[in-house]
Amino acid sequence: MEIVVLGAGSLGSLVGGLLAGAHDVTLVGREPHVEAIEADGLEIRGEYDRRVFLRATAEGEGLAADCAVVTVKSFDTPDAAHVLATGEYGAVISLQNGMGNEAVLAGHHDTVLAGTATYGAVRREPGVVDCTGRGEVVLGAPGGGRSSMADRVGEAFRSAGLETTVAADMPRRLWAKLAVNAGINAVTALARVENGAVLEAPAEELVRAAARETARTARAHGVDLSNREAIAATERVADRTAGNESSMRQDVENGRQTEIDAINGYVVDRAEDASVAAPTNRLLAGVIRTWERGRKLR
Ligand SMILES: NC(=O)c1ccc[n+]([C@@H]2O[C@H](COP(=O)([O-])OP(=O)(O)OC[C@H]3O[C@@H](n4cnc5c(N)ncnc54)[C@H](O)[C@@H]3O)[C@@H](O)[C@H]2O)c1
Ligand SMILES: CC(C)(CO)[C@@H](O)C(=O)[O-]
Repeated sequence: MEIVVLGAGSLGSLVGGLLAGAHDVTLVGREPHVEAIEADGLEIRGEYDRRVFLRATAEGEGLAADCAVVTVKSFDTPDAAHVLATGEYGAVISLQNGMGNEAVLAGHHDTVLAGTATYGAVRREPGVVDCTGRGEVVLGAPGGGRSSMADRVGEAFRSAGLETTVAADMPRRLWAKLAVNAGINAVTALARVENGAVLEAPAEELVRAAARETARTARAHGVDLSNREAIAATERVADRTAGNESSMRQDVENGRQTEIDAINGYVVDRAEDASVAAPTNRLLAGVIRTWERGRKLR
């Protein structure tokens, strides 16, 4: 399969590098990363130890492929959608965190798939990505149900050795992942703690409240996610990634824009639409946004 990965940062480089084992992959990213990959290939470290030779470019316009995999941060999705609209793709799939990405992409593309990824990736230096944890990709039709394109893309991912599930209940899975991120990310970013700290008092209570509000909001929008499932998923991920720094903590520590609008901010907006209370998500979003506005972001 021909695959374009738009957003060759941490996750995009890892996923694209692994997909290149079985497919014709082009990474679209920024200099100097793409130049290093063009010159010496992509080095994958950590859980994998391999050097992969694949195309990399900083010019994403006008490309064509069976599938485009979107791995930019959620605040860059509108720009990514415009870039992809200049090319030809059989399907566009988001593997991003946060919510709303598929809706933005669907404004420009007929066939959009939703996805979640629990692989851990950190781009260490130009041409080098570290896999900090093997995980899973789950993908499917954004509105739920079966999709022959999702089956095709899922098979392509699997044939490259990525652990992949094709799911018919993506709305539920996306909201469950949202609860995990709404619970863990802002609290660990604000308190500068590793993910495991949210399993203990006093963070535990905050994190459970954020996950519970997310589940309540999901149900108000017709998605069957219980409070118990949302809290259990959040605690399971915090336990499994106990020693990790969440992406939002890394963003805050590096003075970078966060994905708060697509995570706690999204919960607040959708809760408001449905007249559901989401005070913990509102507080967490408010404090992170205050930090973003008060800093000169990179
Ligand atoms: N890193 C992880 O382990 C991980 C795991 C699961 C999910 N995610 C999610 O995946 C998404 C990406 O995360 P990341 O950590 O890889 O971020 P990142 O910042 O490392 O990578 C995104 C890259 O996309 C590039 N980019 C943005 N717009 C572009 C454009 N128009 N053309 C070319 N390049 C462009 C950026 O310069 C950046 O290098 C986020 O939504 C994140 O939450 C990340
Ligand atoms: C699951 C998660 C919170 C683990 O660190 C990750 O999605 C992140 O850091 O955003």
